[in-house]
Amino acid sequence: MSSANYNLPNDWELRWSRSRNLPYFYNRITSEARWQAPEGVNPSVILAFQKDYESQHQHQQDEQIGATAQQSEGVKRVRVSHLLVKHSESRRPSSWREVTITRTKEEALKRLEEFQAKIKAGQSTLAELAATESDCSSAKKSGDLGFFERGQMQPPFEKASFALKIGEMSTPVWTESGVHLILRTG
Ligand SMILES: O=C(N[C@H](Cc1nc2ccccc2[nH]1)C(=O)O)c1cc2ccccc2s1
Repeated sequence: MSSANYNLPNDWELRWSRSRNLPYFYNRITSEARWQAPEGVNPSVILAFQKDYESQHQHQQDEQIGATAQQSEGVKRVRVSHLLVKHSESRRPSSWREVTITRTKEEALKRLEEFQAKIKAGQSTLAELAATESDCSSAKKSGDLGFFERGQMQPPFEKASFALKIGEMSTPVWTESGVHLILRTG
């Protein structure tokens, strides 16, 4: 942003300090920077420069405020894929894989931890394993549940999902349906 039209003495110009969000004077020859106006300069130019700068950058400030607000009010919805292993005490101890699921909770966790180890070792992806091993009907979509907001999924599943960063996988999460591995994808 040129400060040419503030008729400053020869080598001085006005610049904007992003760190302090304030205008300052810069001498092109000596590279000196100072907050206060050089001798003979009317301090009112500072206000004129600040007004011009802010009106030219209002859209940037609006965007910045918008972005900050979005972060501060938190994530509204997330997208995850998951791999579910049911057990005999699951809310619905049946799935597309097995008409009647008889494994115990301990056996379900052991099975899920074997999948977790494969994923962490890079031998398989959660999507690949969910497609063949998950006891949720979302297996048909490689475990993808799509986007959901708070209040739509069982609380432990929601809590774990909203705590994940995109690309991050949970540790085993227990719900009434069984035990899950959750990968946040969006
Ligand atoms: O509740 C479902 N499936 C249940 C098992 C189950 N229980 C869950 C609990 C939390 C998150 C996903 C879950 N899946 C079943 O098949 O017995 C859902 C299947 C699908 C498929 C596509 C998108 C959403 C969903 S939610």
